[in-house]
Amino acid sequence: MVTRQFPKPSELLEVMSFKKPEFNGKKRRLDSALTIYDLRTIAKRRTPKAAFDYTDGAAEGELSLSRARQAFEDVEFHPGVLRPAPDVDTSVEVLGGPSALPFGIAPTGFTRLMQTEGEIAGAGAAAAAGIPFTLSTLGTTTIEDVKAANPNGRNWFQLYVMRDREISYGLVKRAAEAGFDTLQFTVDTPVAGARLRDKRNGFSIPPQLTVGTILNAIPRPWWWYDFLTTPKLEFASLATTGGTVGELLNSAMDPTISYDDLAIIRDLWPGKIVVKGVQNVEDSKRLIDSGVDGIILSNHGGRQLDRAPVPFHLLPQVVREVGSDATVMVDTGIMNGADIVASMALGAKFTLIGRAYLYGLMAGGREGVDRTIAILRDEIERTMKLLGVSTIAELEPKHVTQLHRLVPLGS
Ligand SMILES: Cc1cc2nc3c(=O)[nH]c(=O)nc-3n(C[C@H](O)[C@H](O)[C@H](O)COP(=O)(O)O)c2cc1C
Repeated sequence: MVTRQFPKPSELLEVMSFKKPEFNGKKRRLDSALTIYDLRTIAKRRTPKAAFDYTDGAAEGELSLSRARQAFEDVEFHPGVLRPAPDVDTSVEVLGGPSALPFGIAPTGFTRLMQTEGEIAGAGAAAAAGIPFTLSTLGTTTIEDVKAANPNGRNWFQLYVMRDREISYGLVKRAAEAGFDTLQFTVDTPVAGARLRDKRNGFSIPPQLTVGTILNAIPRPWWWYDFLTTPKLEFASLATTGGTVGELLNSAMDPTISYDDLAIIRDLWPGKIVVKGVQNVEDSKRLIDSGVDGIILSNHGGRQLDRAPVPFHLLPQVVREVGSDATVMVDTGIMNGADIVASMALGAKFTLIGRAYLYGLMAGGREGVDRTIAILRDEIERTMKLLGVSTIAELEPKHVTQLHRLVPLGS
């Protein structure tokens, strides 16, 4: 039998300690996000459908992206016990310089569309966190303005080699002059992937007003206020001809780029050069043998070839074949710091985040990107402590099993 008593006022008072209310709406909103998926939910609520879908979407049936995310969820970690790791050091050296965390910000095109602060928010947040920021050829902020937002930190430039080679070479020179230390040469975009959401939404650059967009704008006045009261949304380094991003990519990109272009860029670029969008062992070996400083295993966040290999699945085999000294990096599908820990354990030297950064940006501009980085940092530190490792270098393949759902027939 439970014996009951009359509640004592002193005990009642103890449980009635109310939290101080947070009057800053943005801070309240961002603090409520505990995961990158929470930031995505906020982003979706605050951003017009066409802009959100441009960011969130991938190519065709979006299978490359969902498989890449699934592959990270299918990780099994193997912790060691009674190995105290009260403090963890998350810093790494990559491509000749430091990063306070084992990830950097991936290049994304048309970033001020997501939220007006765009690349400035990304570069500023990267500077504050001590991680590299990558500016896209299709960026909406100039090379020089990114440098001003991250004057002492590491800036990387992503290059598309375009039909008009001189435009690409001009950008390479400007990025070098501005002190960017690494060039990412993207090679997975001979033509644009079929981004069906953009087609269905009638999304074009520059954005056009239709009855649909106006109706969709009603619950999202802040985005439209920003859009209408800040400098015109346009590519900082490319002339805009109109059309969807896919149409624009197809008119600007050259489907014939080859190793010859890599050699020319290598000669023009004084810093480190990495090839982004590598998707098999053979290419990885050839590129590392040809003397590039690193490769990024990536399928462009699933935005190019659908049903492409999952970059995280390729990682162990590629590292085995090219050697553990080569700088092999990975992106696509990272939504949790534990995904980054798993990648580092399987031999990646670094990782990149695309949408995770953009969801933060859409959820709250610069502070939203800070929140993205804080969430990932927390997850990385906690996962390392739970695994019983104190430094990134201590992470090893033995800490991770990749469970496979989709296994090739006959294996
Ligand atoms: C909205 C958006 C725009 C992108 N633009 C570019 C780009 O201009 N150049 C490029 O090399 N990759 C681009 N990417 C690919 C990213 O650099 C990165 O490979 C990808 O986002 C990683 O996957 P994740 O979004 O799952 O992290 C873009 C990705 C997104 C989501």
